[in-house]
Amino acid sequence: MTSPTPVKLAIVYYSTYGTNHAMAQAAAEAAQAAGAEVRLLKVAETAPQAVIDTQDAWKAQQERMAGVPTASAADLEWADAFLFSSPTRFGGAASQIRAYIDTLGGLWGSGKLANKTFSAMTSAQNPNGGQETTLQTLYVMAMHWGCILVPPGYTDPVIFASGGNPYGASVTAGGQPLSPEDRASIAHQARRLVEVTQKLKG
Ligand SMILES: Cc1cc2nc3c(=O)[nH]c(=O)nc-3n(C[C@H](O)[C@H](O)[C@H](O)COP(=O)(O)O)c2cc1C
Repeated sequence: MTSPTPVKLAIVYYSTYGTNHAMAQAAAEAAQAAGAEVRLLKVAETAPQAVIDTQDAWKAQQERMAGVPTASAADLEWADAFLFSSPTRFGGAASQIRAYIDTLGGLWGSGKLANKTFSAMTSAQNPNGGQETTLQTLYVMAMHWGCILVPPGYTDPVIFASGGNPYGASVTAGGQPLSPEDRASIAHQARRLVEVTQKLKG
């Protein structure tokens, strides 16, 4: 009996201040522990450097992410599963994530995004600051791609302990480290994505 081919997971995120970076890292650790081959990828920054330089916290985060590879279309072609993580911006995903998405028409047109699994995470400053709409718009996009959606739902008690959002991990951001509950819910979502994808791969 041969062991199954590992799930290839692309974790694609944007982060101005570090929350989604930490979320993506926590997801990567859990997915690797579940046996996945993981690419942890930031999307390209689109804000002018002159604007970033006016905010110490933004600039510092940019420096912390300097060694993280930038996501390309080829990364999504490689992957069996996608996990996206974006800050909530006025109730939707950050424009940097949207800019990346807008480069994927060719991949979509050749059917290379279809039948892959998709899950999404977000953070917002307020507990009800638009996390659900951000996640919904990312899932709508994934439906256009023909992906198989793998939200966490209420499949584990950790979801209730971390704010109870069945659409995806939703951190209330304030510059503090991730809480143990948030970490547990992110890990559960990442593991579930790997496990469901593994079942689909056979
Ligand atoms: C332009 C802009 C719009 C934002 N819109 C919202 C919002 O609608 N609701 C909210 O709760 N927080 C909002 N925030 C706060 C971000 O969600 C918060 O900074 C982000 O979740 C932190 O994630 P990061 O550390 O990965 O950048 C906004 C922030 C910016 C800069």
